[in-house]
Amino acid sequence: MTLNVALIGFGTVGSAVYRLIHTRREAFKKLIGQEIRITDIVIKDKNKKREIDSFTRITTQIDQVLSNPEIDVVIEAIVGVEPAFSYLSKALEKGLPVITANKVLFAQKGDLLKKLAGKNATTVGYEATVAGGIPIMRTLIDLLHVNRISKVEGVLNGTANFILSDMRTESHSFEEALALAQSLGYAEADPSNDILGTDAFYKLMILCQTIFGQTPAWSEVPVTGIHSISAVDIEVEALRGNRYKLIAEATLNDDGEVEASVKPQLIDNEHPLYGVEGVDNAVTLHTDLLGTLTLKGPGAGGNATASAVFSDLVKCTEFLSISKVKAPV
Ligand SMILES: NC(=O)C1=CN([C@@H]2O[C@H](COP(=O)(O)OP(=O)(O)OC[C@H]3O[C@@H](n4cnc5c(N)ncnc54)[C@H](OP(=O)(O)O)[C@@H]3O)[C@@H](O)[C@H]2O)C=CC1
Ligand SMILES: N[C@@H](CC=O)C(=O)O
Repeated sequence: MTLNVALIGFGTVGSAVYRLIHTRREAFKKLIGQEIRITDIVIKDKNKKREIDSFTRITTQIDQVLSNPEIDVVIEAIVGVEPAFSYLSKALEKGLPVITANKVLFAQKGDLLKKLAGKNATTVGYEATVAGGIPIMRTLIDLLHVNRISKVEGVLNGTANFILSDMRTESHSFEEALALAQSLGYAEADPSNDILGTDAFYKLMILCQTIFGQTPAWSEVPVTGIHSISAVDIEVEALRGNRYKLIAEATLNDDGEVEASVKPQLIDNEHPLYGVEGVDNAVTLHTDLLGTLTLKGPGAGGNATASAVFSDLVKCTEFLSISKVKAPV
């Protein structure tokens, strides 16, 4: 039996997912008991050169792909709300499980996608939308069975953290550090969201929705990026033992409302996020039973994100086998 996957997007994330599936094919077969095949890849520019097997169709036509009855799962890694939302809605309406790495989409339309999935007896995976390779979503789902979480805080943007670390440790300029983050596949094609704090904001909103079942009014959340921190600020503070970190945090207040912010903070070595360096992200959860729990790891880049996408794919195969067993004969 083969699990047929349609992949939307073949940039940093899409191509890393493709490579991961190829290079670990045998291991995956043992793990999930099925061959995995990427049958179709949907892209924007048909003229770009790509290294893809001859049996994989490359197309700009989503409808052609979704009309193939052999497709089992759709993985999406493109940028922005549209056309991603329309593509995934169509897939869900056909009862196909979908997996997305697209946080801009998921922060804005995640609830709608989840409802659509429920209505069509299927599922949506979004592990890769927050904190890259850190398995934060599945950890949260497990924790929330029994714990109450009152606060979440973290470093949620790999590019911003990489730039701040690189400027401090390598004495690179902001522009040099950003160019490096782009060449390593950490920054978005348009890096404004990374630098202005918007990317961390979207991830924080996904966390709030998952943890608290609500988000604050978006327009009331103060969001400040790292653009106003100079090389001199970083150097002077480093000599004092302090580091700048772009910290996103959200707290459930006594009135049951969520208060959130994204802003650079100057922290010393007593702070739990002080040691989060380079492309790493970290998420600290304040819980009633466990106390404080921090997860830390690579927050951006092809391999880290492909790892998160793949964990959703494995979950998806579990879902598919259960739903097949349960399906009426
Ligand atoms: N890079 C990272 O570390 C991480 C990224 N993400 C998210 O994953 C998603 C993909 O990121 P990334 O791979 O870095 O982005 P890239 O810019 O590297 O790649 C984007 C891909 O999307 C394709 N694309 C764009 N528009 C369309 C369209 N209308 N129809 C079909 N395909 C389209 C592009 O096609 P073409 O090749 O033809 O130009 C390209 O293959 C984004 O939402 C990003 O926020 C999430 C976690 C980490
Ligand atoms: N550009 C993002 C990629 C992952 O979400 C980041 O740097 O964190």
